[in-house]
Amino acid sequence: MAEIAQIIVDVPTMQTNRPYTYQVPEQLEHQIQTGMRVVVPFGNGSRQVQGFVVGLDDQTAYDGELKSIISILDLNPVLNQELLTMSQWLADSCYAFRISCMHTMLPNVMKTKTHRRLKIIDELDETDLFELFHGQDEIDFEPENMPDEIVSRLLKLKRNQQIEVVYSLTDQAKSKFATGIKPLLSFERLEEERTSLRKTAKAQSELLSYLQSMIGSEIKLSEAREQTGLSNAIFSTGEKKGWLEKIQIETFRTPKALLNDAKKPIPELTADQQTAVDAICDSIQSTDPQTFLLQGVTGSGKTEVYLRSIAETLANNQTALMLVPEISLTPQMVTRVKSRFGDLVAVLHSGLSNGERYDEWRRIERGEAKVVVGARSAVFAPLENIGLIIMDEEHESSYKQDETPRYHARNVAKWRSDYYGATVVLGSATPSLESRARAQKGVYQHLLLPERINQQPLPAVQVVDMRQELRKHAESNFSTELLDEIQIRMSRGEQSILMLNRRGYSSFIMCRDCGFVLQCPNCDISLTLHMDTHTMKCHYCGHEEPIPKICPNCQSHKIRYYGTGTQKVQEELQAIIPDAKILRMDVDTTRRKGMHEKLLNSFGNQEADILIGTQMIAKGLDFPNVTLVGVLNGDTALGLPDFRSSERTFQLLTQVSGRAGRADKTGSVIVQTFNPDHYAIKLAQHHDYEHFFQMEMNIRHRGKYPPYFYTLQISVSHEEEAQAAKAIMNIAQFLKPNLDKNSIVLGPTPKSIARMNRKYYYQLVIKYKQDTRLHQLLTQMMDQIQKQSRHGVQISIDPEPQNFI
Ligand SMILES: Nc1ncnc2c1ncn2[C@@H]1O[C@H](COP(=O)(O)OP(=O)(O)OP(=O)(O)O)[C@@H](O)[C@H]1O
Ligand SMILES: [Zn+2]
Ligand SMILES: [Zn+2]
Repeated sequence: MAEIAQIIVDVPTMQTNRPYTYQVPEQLEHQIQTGMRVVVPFGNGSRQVQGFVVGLDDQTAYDGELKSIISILDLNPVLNQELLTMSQWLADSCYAFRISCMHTMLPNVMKTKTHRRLKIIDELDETDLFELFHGQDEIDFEPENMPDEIVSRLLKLKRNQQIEVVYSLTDQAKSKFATGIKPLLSFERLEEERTSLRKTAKAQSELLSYLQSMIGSEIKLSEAREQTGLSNAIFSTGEKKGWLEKIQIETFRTPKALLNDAKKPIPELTADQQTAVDAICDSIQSTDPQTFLLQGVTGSGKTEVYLRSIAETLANNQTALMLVPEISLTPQMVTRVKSRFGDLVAVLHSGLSNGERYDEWRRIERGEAKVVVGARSAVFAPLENIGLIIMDEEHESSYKQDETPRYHARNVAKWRSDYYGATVVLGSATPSLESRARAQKGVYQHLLLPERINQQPLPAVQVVDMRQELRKHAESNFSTELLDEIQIRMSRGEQSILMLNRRGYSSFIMCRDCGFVLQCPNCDISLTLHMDTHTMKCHYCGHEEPIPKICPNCQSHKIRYYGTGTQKVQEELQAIIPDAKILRMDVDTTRRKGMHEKLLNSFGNQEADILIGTQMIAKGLDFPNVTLVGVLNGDTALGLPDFRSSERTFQLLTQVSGRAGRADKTGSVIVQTFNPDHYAIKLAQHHDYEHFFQMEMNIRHRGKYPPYFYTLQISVSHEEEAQAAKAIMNIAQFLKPNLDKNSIVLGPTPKSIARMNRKYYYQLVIKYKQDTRLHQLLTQMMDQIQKQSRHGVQISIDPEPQNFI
């Protein structure tokens, strides 16, 4: 009986979220497994696409002609059953294509791309050859990025059969191989070989004993040589004589250890820590695992609670997944996990090269790594038998992917915990309102670490009103209070951390005569000055141009930098305190691989008095000698049109304040702001999370925002503004009569950055409590709009968006 396969094809439309049926070629019958990737024909003509096998069956129920799989791409499944099952849920709940979900689960290097090229098959005239093909005989075919005029010329050439579209599938996967050896004969046969050797053939005799010692295993040739002291030539002789075989063995590139692995002794738990660990361990052992919210102030020892829980999980013969916001930003955390669990730990983060990431992924897949530490996408690590999932700094918005599939790692973690019956620990000093509210309702078990390990109070926070400061003296990024405090630390040999909530040298430039601001030609936002490259850059589309010397509008020479950046702040501070040793940490100084760790190491070794940085220094750092934290601009985020701006500000200020006074010395914090009376700033000043939680809950309740309501954002884009506007109006008209009576539609409105990448963006936001038909409606709608997508309207749905701008 012929075998058939169910395949999710790499054709992004909603219809293809259902599998297509293909014939398994006769020679491959019963050799293909679910989770393998294949190449299949699709549609009419010669189009070939990649796909994932999600089911196999005998053909009984199908009659009629089926197309056949063209080739397989993998020799073993790349996705296991759990991940295959999850991809369906993920696609559904994120309004995403199932195929994109599957790709998201794989390391970059394995993502096989359907790469389309245009190839000349008959002579072109000079103009077409140079204008369209740049004088080459093949070019990339990306009609979505080509102007209509070009596409139309290409179409004509196609009609004349002068060019053709070729689909080439390039699999970039590469694991590193090394030559290895493996004995070919049995122990006795090797012994026979030895007795027949000439007396003088000592080296060969040694090789034979060595082979005898390693029967049943394989080893890298380089290692074998090291162990035996025998030369390459001897091993080659062994190969010629049929004693051994040379093979390729996969080697793993171990990512460089982060920071120096100072092995700290395992501390005795405090009473609060013990209570938390006991509760979590009970859950790990139990048949009814819980989700915990571990709310512990900064420096309360949450990490130690995680480590003990992981140890319990391993002892229970299960695996553990630990998510951190962005691992390259918290190398200290990785070091602590690695030094506790050694080689059992795999690390997945964006700082790794594709090859390193792939190696770590393979170690997990093979079951060699049982603890995975990683950022957002590590939530898809191919661990099996998961007993514990930890999410540190659970409130961080980087856990939500803001491109498709728009998943939140917390939801994926919960799905996996349901699948495996795993315990979940969400940890934070400033939990998201959503999680804290669930703890309130008893959905999560609430664990508290209200005190710092060192028995020290949380640092005193002084708020400085910058409006007053500016009246007192000329424009400066530093208040008198902050400068005084910095100098006091320097005289005591203590360290300071200064945070500027921004990046780049200065945010934009403006003409002081006519007010002209240099803007991106593609997007409606100002360009950012980058001193490292001496260019103006657009942070949205990447557009780059030289820094203007005169105003393009009025030709005035008074075109100046506005706003401020870390580099400028560093220069200003250096001028005020010439003997200060200052380190700077921002995107520019950490772009090179390993620089992040280097800077932190250097600061940790007290080679500098002051560390200036962007948000990336707010989290996780644990330096005992830091007794002062200064926030240069406490309020820049408050002005953003987003209901979470107060929550974000409170969280950031609390996190960064937590870097001060973590050991035996008392710490203090100075927050500079133009909004000293804002409740988020005042309550952060008093470390009063509970009060903030209540106030903010009231505001959310009044405004019908999460966690009282769910939110969902629908965005459309088109090159023509009128088309985008029309599309969003149609969507609003279609939805409004069909929604639950308690659901609310905000908009439609143009996005606050209405034009990006030459496209216009419109959005609407739905707030709903319970809307049983909504999901179905939206899925239907996506499906329909995609069918008509030749009009060029792009639509996306973002469940629980983290950004409304
Ligand atoms: N029981 C303990 N006894 C002694 N020291 C401890 C104990 N638990 C943790 N520590 C130490 O206290 C310091 C702070 O702990 P940790 O970094 O885990 O806090 P945290 O709650 O994760 O902080 P943050 O949220 O600010 O990152 C660390 O240096 C850690 O090694
Ligand atoms: Zn741009
Ligand atoms: Zn001007």
